[in-house]
Amino acid sequence: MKILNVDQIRSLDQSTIQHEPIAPINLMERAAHTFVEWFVDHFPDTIHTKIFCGLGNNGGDGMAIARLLLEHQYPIEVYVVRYAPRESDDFMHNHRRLKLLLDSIHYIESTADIPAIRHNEVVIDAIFGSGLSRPTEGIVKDTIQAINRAPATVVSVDIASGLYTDQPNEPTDVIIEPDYTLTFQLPKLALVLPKNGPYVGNWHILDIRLHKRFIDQAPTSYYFTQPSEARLLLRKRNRFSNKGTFGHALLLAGSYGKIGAAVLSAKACLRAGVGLLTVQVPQCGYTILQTVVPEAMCSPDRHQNILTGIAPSDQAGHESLDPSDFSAIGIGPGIGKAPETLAMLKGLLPSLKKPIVVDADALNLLAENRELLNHIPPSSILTPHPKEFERLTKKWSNDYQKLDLLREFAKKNKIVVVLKGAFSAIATPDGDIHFNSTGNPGLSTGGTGDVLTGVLTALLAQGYDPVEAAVLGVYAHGLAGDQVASQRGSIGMTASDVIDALRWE
Ligand SMILES: NC(=O)C1=CN([C@@H]2O[C@H](COP(=O)(O)OP(=O)(O)OC[C@H]3O[C@@H](n4cnc5c(N)ncnc54)[C@H](OP(=O)(O)O)[C@@H]3O)[C@@H](O)[C@H]2O)[C@H](O)CC1
Ligand SMILES: [K+]
Repeated sequence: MKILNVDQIRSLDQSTIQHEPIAPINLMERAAHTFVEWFVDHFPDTIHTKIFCGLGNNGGDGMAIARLLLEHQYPIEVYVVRYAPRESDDFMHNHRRLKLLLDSIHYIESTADIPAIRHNEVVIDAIFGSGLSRPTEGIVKDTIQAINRAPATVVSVDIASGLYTDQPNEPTDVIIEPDYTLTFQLPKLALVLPKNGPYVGNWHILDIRLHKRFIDQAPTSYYFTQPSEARLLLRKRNRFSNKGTFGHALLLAGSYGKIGAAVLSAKACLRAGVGLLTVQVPQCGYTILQTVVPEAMCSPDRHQNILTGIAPSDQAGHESLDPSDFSAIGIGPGIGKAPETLAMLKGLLPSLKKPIVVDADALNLLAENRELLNHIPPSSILTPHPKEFERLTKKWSNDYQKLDLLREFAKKNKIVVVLKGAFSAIATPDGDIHFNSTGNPGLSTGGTGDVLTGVLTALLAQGYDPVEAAVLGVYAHGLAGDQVASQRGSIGMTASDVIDALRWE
């Protein structure tokens, strides 16, 4: 699903009005209806609801919502924040209609007009939507602060009032802090950025049937992965397949005290459908791996405690591993940053031809030896969390700058970068960014990154295109986390739970 910018959303509105065709006021009515449908599903019709409206079309939505909630017999109060002398046409229209039904509409011109808001009430925030053009000030700011101080549940229409749709806010900006945001038709960039968490709450998309062809043709570099899109990426399996069909992956993982990382990656790799798996671990991990992941072959490093090279020691009596024998390689979980491990990376990278997965300490080694980035095979997948990404690039001052850095880094190095976090951002070598839609805070626990590395390595090994592997793998990993959260809650979720919950259907 595309994420469009404010100008495109405005044009989309116009295009819908022209091509459907539909009168603007009816489009507003449709938006209000979809909002109310959601609202009725979530709040009983006994709940006291205060609707705060601005004077533009977001306020117009609020007026229409108020009328529809009245029809559903909700006890409502409507407050218009009079911050300017002008109102939009559609606001005025809905204002007139509401006045015919409601004895009194309240107007907020000074702080004395701001009502007390109780905990067992719901506030609908329809002050500003995508038309926000400057920071909130004066009576709007006072009203927003009062709403934020109140213990009520807050639902924002389209976007929280005061939050820009696609540009950074200043830290001093006063913005509604909603529990829910119900946004129309398409996700907005502001809704997926970590710093905006307090100004977004749980957000949902309301389909108001805007002009589909316009959306299909609109250029964008931002996407939000919908369940149906992820499912389409999943390849069907041929009944006449054998384990060779699904590739042979190699994982280079683990060091003394961190063999668990190798185990988690290996198990996840198998659960993500790889045909064959070899794991190279330091010798201290050999027995562990052979015991707890019997499905994997284990190649012991010549070193007892760290990884030093892809060929195992002759004394161990194993054949040398040839990187070109593997359909995909994943490097990094738990490997540490020993000089010998760095030397292994330096020796290995230039010899690789196929895309690999690079995670954890392998990323930190890259950050400390940036010339190695030149040897990462094109279309490889790097999976940094924000701190690792900062080490690879530089500090950013806001989430929008971070996205620019991410895009540039992926393009310059011709790689796929999965920036992990809520709504993980996947940057492609072409400069697109796909935001993931699954996952929850329970995934912020040790080992889930190792699981992701295993999953991505398995998908590469099965021949998935690297961008598709990243989008699908990150989606499935988050979905597994959501599955665990729905069964046993997100607190106490472990990486092993996530592996068990991986599903490919
Ligand atoms: N696109 C859709 O899918 C639909 C959207 N709808 C709703 O419409 C709003 C957008 O409405 P719009 O009238 O464009 O903008 P707002 O209601 O957000 O803002 C109204 C005007 O307020 C002025 N403004 C902006 N920032 C401030 C501020 N900080 N202080 C005071 N005034 C401000 C601004 O006018 P200026 O000329 O002064 O810049 C705004 O125009 C969208 O979010 C949806 O809720 C439709 O109802 C359905 C389809
Ligand atoms: K709003």
